[in-house]
Amino acid sequence: MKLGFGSDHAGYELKEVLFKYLEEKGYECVDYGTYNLDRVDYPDYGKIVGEKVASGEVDKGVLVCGTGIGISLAANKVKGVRAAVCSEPYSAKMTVKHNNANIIAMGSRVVGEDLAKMIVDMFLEAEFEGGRHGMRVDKISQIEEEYFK
Ligand SMILES: O=C(CO)[C@H](O)[C@H](O)[C@H](O)COP(=O)(O)O
Repeated sequence: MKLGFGSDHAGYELKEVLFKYLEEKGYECVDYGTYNLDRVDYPDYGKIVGEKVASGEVDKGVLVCGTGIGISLAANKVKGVRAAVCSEPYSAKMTVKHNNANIIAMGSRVVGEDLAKMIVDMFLEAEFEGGRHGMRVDKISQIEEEYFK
C-alpha cells in the first residue's frame, strides 16, 4: 500500500515519526511536506495530499497539524476525499469500516507519539464494510456532485 504524508509546521515532528514508523513496517511512503519547522499554512498540505489520494497516486493519506482539524478541512475540499480527524483508535477503525475514510488526520498537540501509532495502525488495518454503509457514503458523494461541480 502506498501512503502520502503531509503536515504543517505544528505537525512536522509527528509526521516524521509516523513516516519512519510506517516505512519500517513495509509501507511505500511519500512525503509531500512540510520538510522543516518553519511556519507554513496547513491548507497547502491538506490540498496536496487530498489530490494525491483522489487521483489514486497514493492509496491513503496521513495528515498532521496542531489539532488535525484545519488540515482535514482542507483535504475534505478535494472531491473524493474522506478525511477523518481521530484522537483514538476506535474512531480510526470505524471511520474506515463505516465511512470508507481515505485519509487520517491527527493533532500533534492532541495525541502523543505512541497513541498516534496505534491510531494509524487501526486506520490502515481496517476494511470498509460496504452494504448499508456504502449507500451512505454514496450520499456523501452525491452532496459533492451537487456542490463541487
Ligand atoms: O491545528 C492547526 C490548524 O487546525 C494548525 O496546525 C495550527 O496549530 C494552528 O493553525 C496555529 O498555528 P501557529 O501558526 O503555530 O500558531
